[in-house]
Amino acid sequence: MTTPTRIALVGCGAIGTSVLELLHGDPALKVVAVVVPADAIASARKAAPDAQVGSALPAAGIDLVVETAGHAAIEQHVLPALARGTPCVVASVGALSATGFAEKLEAAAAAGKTQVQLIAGAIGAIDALAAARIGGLDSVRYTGRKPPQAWKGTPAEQGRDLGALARETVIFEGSAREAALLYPKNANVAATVSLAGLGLDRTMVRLIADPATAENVHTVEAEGAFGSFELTMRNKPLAANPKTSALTVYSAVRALRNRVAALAI
Ligand SMILES: NC(=O)C1=CN([C@@H]2O[C@H](COP(=O)(O)OP(=O)(O)OC[C@H]3O[C@@H](n4cnc5c(N)ncnc54)[C@H](O)[C@@H]3O)[C@@H](O)[C@H]2O)C=CC1
Ligand SMILES: O=C([O-])CC(=O)C(=O)O
Repeated sequence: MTTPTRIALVGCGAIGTSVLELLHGDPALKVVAVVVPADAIASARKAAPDAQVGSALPAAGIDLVVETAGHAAIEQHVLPALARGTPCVVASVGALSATGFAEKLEAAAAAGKTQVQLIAGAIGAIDALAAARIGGLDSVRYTGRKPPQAWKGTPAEQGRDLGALARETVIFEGSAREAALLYPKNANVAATVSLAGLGLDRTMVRLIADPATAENVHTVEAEGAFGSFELTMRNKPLAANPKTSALTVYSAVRALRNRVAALAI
């Protein structure tokens, strides 16, 4: 029998808990450690009774770190893990929108002679977009549309009552960099699309609160030497967090399975 890849899961909320459920019993992928802030340790122990749960990554015995926690966790846990030589899979791609942070992440991975993998998360066609970039892209536009409640606790609340919106309302228009910085829990996709395509400053983003939708709807329109495409995803949000699409969980699990599969797709 082959020994399983020993995973440390950073973050154990809506995504992390679902990832744990999907990996349960997997002979090739075993979550041996869970890292959360001190006030979340008790609930993480319930979700991962067989794992070592704490506020810091174990010093040894980890083959792969998977981040499903939020932007701050990249600085706190992913950067040091990479520098130590542990490969990392990252969901909070929007963290790379902070000036110089992508370079910092790359430098840590290079120093550790390892790799950081950014998952596609809630969006598709990242393969097509990244391939199209090689031929040259002219424009990439991303629109994120979510129900008003998904924008609670964000700058979208300033000057408006989200609960009282009668019609769709554009809450942000600007670059992917600004979107990802202003909406760290809602615009990771904007950062992912831009990193695969035209970059954080040239990718145009619109974010919309729409009382007529119950889904997280992501649209990408890209044009370039390859031709053009329009993609619309109508994602179901996770019950545990309306900001987050269920597809993000499946994308993380796919990335993990691909790391150990004999045939990866
Ligand atoms: N790439 C993508 O398409 C998407 C990415 N995301 C990212 O995933 C993150 C997690 O999403 P959810 O699970 O829905 O959020 P959540 O709020 O349900 O869970 C977050 C978890 O991380 C823990 N946490 C917070 N700060 C931490 C830190 N510094 N170190 C370790 N653990 C920490 C919390 O205690 C909690 O267990 C989001 O903040 C967002 O950055 C979310 C949706 C889509
Ligand atoms: O899960 C989603 O639909 C997208 C999301 O929150 C993000 O881009 O951060």
